[in-house]
Amino acid sequence: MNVVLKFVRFYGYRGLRIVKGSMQYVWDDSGRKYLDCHAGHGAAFLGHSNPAIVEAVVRQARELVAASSSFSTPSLEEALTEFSRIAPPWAEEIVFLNTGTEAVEAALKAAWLATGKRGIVALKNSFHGRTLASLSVTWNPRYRRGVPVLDTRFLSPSTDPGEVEKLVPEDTAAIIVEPIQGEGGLTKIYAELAKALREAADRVGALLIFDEIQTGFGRTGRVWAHESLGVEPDIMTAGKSIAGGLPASAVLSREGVLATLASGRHGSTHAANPLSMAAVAAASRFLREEGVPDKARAAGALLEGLLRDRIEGLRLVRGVRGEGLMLGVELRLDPGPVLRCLQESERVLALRSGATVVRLLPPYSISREDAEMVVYGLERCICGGSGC
Ligand SMILES: Cc1ncc(COP(=O)(O)O)c(C=O)c1O
Repeated sequence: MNVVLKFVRFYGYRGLRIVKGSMQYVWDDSGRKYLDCHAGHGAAFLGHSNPAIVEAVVRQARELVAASSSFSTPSLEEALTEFSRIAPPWAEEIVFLNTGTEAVEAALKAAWLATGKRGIVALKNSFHGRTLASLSVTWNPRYRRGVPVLDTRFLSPSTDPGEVEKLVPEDTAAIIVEPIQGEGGLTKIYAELAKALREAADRVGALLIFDEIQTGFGRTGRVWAHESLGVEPDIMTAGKSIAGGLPASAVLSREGVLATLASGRHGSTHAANPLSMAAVAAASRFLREEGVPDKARAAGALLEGLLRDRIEGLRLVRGVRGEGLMLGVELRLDPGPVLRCLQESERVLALRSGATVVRLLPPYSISREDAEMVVYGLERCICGGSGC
């Protein structure tokens, strides 16, 4: 007799069975259509079942699905060519992995090996993943409880840049930050703090890591969000949408950093597998040829403008934050009921960030009507019975 296995959900169940997706929309099993500003935690930024990605993946699936990166494959070569065209100018090395947390693990390991030091510095409210090293630099005590994480020094995102020098110890191997804190309330790191962290890293010989897993790949209106900071890191992580929704992540570094992971110092069975690499190649080409960052910037400006006009002034709203199509509405109440109302009454899927923020991570392709649907829906859901 078969056992009945109970699926353990990592995330709270949203009570919806999604059966189909097309660009910014998904459909449930009774045919109801939703505007998807959750987008699989942001993985579908290029749209659900984007035809350019689907075609590349189907073609690849017919040719070759599994091969270790001990071997060359055309899809790995193509992924390298296409990703090089959108990579930041300071990057010289790359590894591919499967998930965001794996990319952060590899980035930290490379920093330890390249510097010979142990210490790590991160920011309060950070989120970098939930495996051991990445959890160690994730701030939320609720995620860390009961797990023997590594020692991390957490600095406030509002630290005075003049204080940073004192707060970064000599034994620091890595300083890791998100350009905009995706899970921690959409707080943007300010340029002076980024510069001070860069200087502190240089002073003690640590490596600066920008985690662009959520901010990267066009979402903020630039290919990489850190372009707006005027500061270059030594290592960058990318993930979520870089394979158009399939699992793939990447770490990029200056010369000699990721090289420490070669020849058995790191590994992952599915890393750089042909199917994901075909998807990375197609997604990177699509991003560049379709001008996705520019489109995200324009759509983001429209959505943000509407949020500022209609939502920001509401009594129950503290403010609107974010950049491009990574936007948040900070409420004076728990976002849970608002998210439920959006899903059930307005057919808009969104997600939370931190304790009080409704986060919107829509695909780049959202239209003016979509933006209006989000904003009018939010207005009704926030005001609800209580009035605004
Ligand atoms: C900035 C950042 N880093 C790391 C991660 C972890 O990525 P994954 O869930 O793919 O492991 C996330 C996921 O939300 C993220 O936003």
